[in-house]
Amino acid sequence: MRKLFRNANIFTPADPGRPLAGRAQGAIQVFERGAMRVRNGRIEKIGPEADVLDGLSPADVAMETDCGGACLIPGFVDPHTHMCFAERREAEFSLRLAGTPYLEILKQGGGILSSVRATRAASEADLYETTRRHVLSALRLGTTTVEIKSGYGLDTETELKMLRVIARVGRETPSDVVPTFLGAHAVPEAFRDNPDAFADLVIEEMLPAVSAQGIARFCDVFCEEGVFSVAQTRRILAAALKSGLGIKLHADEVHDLGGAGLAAELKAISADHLLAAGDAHIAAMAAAGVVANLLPGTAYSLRKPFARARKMIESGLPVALATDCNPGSSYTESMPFIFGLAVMNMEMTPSEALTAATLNAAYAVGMAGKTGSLDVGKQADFLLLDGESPAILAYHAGVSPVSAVYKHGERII
Ligand SMILES: N=CN[C@@H](CCC(=O)O)C(=O)O
Repeated sequence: MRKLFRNANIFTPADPGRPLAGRAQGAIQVFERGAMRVRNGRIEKIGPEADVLDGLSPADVAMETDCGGACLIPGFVDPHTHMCFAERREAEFSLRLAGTPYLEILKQGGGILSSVRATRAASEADLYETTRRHVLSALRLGTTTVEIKSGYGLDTETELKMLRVIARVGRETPSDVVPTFLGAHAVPEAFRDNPDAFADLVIEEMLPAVSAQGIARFCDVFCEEGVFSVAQTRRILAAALKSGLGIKLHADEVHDLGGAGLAAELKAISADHLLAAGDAHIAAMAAAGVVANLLPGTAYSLRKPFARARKMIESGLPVALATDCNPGSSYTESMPFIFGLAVMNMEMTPSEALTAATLNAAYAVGMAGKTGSLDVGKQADFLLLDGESPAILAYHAGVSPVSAVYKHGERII
């Protein structure tokens, strides 16, 4: 039996089978007074209401929803988060506000390393509860698919604990959860003088354990000055590829180290952050088809210049948006907030931001076959917004205009 959603203003990117780049990034389909038919949780037909209703007898429809002229968009895909962590770092936020740089705090054993201490000490049950709370909060804000990284363990036991928690949250919440192994998120204190030996441990012990258990889809590395060099990142990601994982990296977040160039060289699925990425590396990523996964919550929280989204879009690079939800450099699970930052601070149009937060984000985590746009055959993951168009997400600032969230055609919020 079918469900029918009618009397909606529908805005969605159309999926051509690859991430949308350049002008196509802002080419949104609009169906004013549109409708959508859903069968077994998947989209059966979408378009102007008259077309969707054509040939449909009332007996074929189990449930009909009049959307009251609301704006209907795909559910958000959040393609970069660290939502699995044990404790917040509010004192560190105050330190940063008072002027201590993010990487300096890490160098002194705080930042990511303080989350590592807390996450190692946390029970699996407590870690599950905290992670689940973040995922449910994101769902209320319209995120129907979320990527979550490990990376606060930095030892095999805790990395596996985090990945088990992430898998359980995927099973036990309505959200689709994409797990990423980030064993190389920082150099643990015990390896401070020998980061190469830690890279060896990631390659020789952690990666085999993670791939044997089949609990991660991607491997990520924090490629940054004072963290992992381009050479170490290349080694780890090459090993990840051999063990069957997809690859992505934290690239050029603070310094233009060459992470974006490496992403192009290795044809990573995405390169994330890119606040400091140089022009040549942007061009190389565009040529290699890497998604630029931009995280404006980090620029906001670190008080850094935003990533050059306009330059990237004009260079033909597909841009995605993510929250980077983590206890340090971007503590938000709100894609509406990220959408607002992208439009107001990164010169993206609302249509470009919509593609970035849905279809291109789905491509950045290998989920575009299932979700990210309202194409026939995809999961009916969608939102109703209290507004006339997706621009409401930037216009009505500081609140969420998401009034309903549907996953597989079921209303969950
Ligand atoms: N920069 C590295 N990793 C995270 C921050 C993690 C943290 O500070 O806890 C990020 O993507 O921003």
